[in-house]
Amino acid sequence: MTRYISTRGEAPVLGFCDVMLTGLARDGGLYVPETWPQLSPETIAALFGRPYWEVAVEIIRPFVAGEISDAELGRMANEAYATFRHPAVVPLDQVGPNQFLLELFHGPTLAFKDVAMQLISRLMDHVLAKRAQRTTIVVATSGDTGGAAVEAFAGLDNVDLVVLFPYGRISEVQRRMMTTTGAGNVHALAIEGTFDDCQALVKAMFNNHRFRDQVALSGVNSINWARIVAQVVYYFTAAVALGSPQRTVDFTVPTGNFGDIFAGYVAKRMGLPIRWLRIAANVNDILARTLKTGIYEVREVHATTSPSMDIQVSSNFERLLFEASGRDAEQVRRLMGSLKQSGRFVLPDATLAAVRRDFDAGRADETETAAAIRAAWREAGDLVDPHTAVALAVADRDTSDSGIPNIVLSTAHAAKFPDAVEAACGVRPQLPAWLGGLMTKSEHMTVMKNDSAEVERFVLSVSRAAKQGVA
Ligand SMILES: Cc1ncc(COP(=O)(O)O)c(C=O)c1O
Ligand SMILES: N[C@@H](CCOP(=O)(O)O)C(=O)O
Repeated sequence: MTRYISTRGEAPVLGFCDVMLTGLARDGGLYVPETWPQLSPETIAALFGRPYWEVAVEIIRPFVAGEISDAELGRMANEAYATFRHPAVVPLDQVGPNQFLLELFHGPTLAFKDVAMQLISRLMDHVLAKRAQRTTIVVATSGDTGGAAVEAFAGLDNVDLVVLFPYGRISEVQRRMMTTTGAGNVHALAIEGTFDDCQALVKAMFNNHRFRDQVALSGVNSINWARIVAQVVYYFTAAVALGSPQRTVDFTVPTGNFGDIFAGYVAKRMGLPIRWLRIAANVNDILARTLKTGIYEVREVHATTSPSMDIQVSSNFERLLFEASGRDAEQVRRLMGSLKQSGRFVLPDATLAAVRRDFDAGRADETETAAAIRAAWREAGDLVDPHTAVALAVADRDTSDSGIPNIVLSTAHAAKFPDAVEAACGVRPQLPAWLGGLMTKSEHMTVMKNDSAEVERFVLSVSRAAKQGVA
């Protein structure tokens, strides 16, 4: 069985299923596998041309070994990726001599979050049914995670889902994906605050051990290891399609909570030849500043046309700090303590140097983002969403060895952000016909203050796990 340890070194060591149901470790840290599985070049080469769900089994197998059989994993992966509207699941498009767009938005909510969420809802349902357990999932979203979670978990018997989103700071399509489901086990909370406030509320619930046990709390943000592992798969399919393991590639990733790009780092640790993992940020550029200066410093969040990246506290950066420090949990605890106390920390030189060996970073402001949307439309007839546009703007500045293909992750469909796309290029992207009813369905949500006690009371009131005293 693969064992998982916390980045803060003070939580129980767990297996995959417990890690998935636990979400955040009990010491406030994030789980990572005790060792990184390695794939040989032959194994990587043999992924070429195989259906996406089969590749998912190959990549995820070592992380769930001893707990979920190949047959069970295969059935769930097959079902999960059958919900995608493209036969390749995540097609790769060439958009320049050496530039490729990896389209991750063909799932049910038109965002890359579906890739992981469709699989982990099945994995969780499977494990909960086997254990005769219920859980209460609380998720913080800056727009896309919430919709994907609602779509994936709506109607599941053993799960109650509470979604916290920043009131007035997401697009209408994103909001409606969370508020129109009608499922009795889904509850949308519009919090008067930012995404960082929502994420802090979720973490506070996890760190309140009495409460977390009472509601059998779980989370499906990328603090949950299961989210990361499911996202590792498309780094392999994309790179192998371009000739890996014989060929080295770069990835440019629109980044907020650092989950997606950390999945790329995991792929690299497993043996995929990646040169740069390039962080692309909007004006909320805490990570780009950190790579430049070595100082991680929280500033005020600015609302942008790429709202899903309007984030300052980038949760998964903690997983990278753990790795880059040589798995020094004491150092991670110190840095996270400093962040909590003063809103900043300074990376030790060796840790910063290790981060810089794998990662590069850039930012695009609103003007540059709009220009990238316009350029994609004029030059290639592609409508790209603002998050993808941030990454294209950053990627286009790259002047390094052009012999290495650069794969830009296209993380959302343009129609999720029609106002921003239309303002930039004059064309209004349309939702696919199968989502046609979304804009006229009635909405259900509760607006709530950024108040931990009030949110906990709400979660308790809807948690069937708490009512049944399962925990
Ligand atoms: C469309 C889109 N792009 C990029 C991101 C950033 O991804 P991550 O938070 O994994 O860094 C998000 C939010 O997660 C998103 O919804
Ligand atoms: N951008 C995200 C923020 C939460 O990220 P997650 O990957 O940790 O769930 C969103 O769209 O909600």
